[in-house]
Amino acid sequence: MARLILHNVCKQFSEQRVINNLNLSIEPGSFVALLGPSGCGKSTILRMLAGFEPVSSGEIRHGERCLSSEQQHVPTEARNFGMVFQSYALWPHMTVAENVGYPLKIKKIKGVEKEQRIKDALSVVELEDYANRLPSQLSGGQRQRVALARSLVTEPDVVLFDEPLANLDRHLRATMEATFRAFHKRTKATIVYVTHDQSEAMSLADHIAVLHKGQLVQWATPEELYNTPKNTWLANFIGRGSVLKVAAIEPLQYVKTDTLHQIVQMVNASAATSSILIRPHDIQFVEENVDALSVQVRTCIFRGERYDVELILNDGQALLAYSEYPMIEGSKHYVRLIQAWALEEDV
Ligand SMILES: Nc1ncnc2c1ncn2[C@@H]1O[C@H](COP(=O)(O)OP(=O)(O)OP(=O)(O)O)[C@@H](O)[C@H]1O
Repeated sequence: MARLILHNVCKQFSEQRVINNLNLSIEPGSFVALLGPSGCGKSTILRMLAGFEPVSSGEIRHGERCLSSEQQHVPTEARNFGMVFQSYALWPHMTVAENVGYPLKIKKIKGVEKEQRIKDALSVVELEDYANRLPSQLSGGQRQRVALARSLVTEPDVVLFDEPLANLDRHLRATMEATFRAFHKRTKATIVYVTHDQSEAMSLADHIAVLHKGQLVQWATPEELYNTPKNTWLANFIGRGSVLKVAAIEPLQYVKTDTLHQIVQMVNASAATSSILIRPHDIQFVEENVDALSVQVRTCIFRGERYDVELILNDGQALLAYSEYPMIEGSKHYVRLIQAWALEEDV
């Protein structure tokens, strides 16, 4: 199995540059998510990997093999990549088995081998008993599983997913996430998965590329992204928490309680040149004491397992905290901040 490499990849549509100098090195067998808001360029990257779009400059390599550059373009059918789209793209007049076997027909794989591969692929997605049904006789989740089975029947090294859960309801999405996890474990294929849903990316991928306006903002594990986001845009995009303006502080470091309280309290408009991220679970409610920060409750919302409490600091900035108990709006309290992460400013 080979590494998938994007080296200085740029993509331009007439005057508009939509991907800017993208560099990624994707380990064989890893599950990678391309995550970002609508229009950031995720699908364009996937389409270039699939071979539907040439690169404008730079290079895409699979191991030693150049798939795409200004001089060269290996067509889609010669890449042996599996693909799963949001719309399933099944043939309505073909049975499940015929749909799954379609890529084998193109590759001229016939007879017993064809039958065995279809059977194996259907067994991975637990649809062996549905082989003779038509797509119209299946639920949305089952159709997506047929599309999954079809993507792996040719035993590809790489499978590309373009928002495959976008058309499914919330309950089915959770079930399908489990199917994708099992699929990845069983096939050991490299997966590149496009989504704008951060919780989907965080729960499935072992590495995430976060994109914003065609630019790679951070390439990291889900834990790294959550704990140490690079800049204020990313901190607002990933997970829940509060980005506070504070006095100047060196970015990309943790700030612990004593220093943290100092810089939060020192704020005045001219000194506030840096930003920090405080996650709700790093805020503790405490008894009044000289080291604590005083806050006022602005809102308190019941969320089932806890309450979301919006607190206001003395300088008027808002802080999201969690509480096991309801808190009265307008009431005054004291908090201890355990830690914060210092952010780079957006460019
Ligand atoms: N064929 C094309 N011609 C011109 N512009 C295009 C073309 N395809 C995409 N774009 C532009 O490239 C940018 C990135 O589009 P892309 O579809 O890759 O974004 P995305 O992150 O996948 O968005 P979404 O989540 O909404 O699907 C957008 O500004 C889009 O308008």
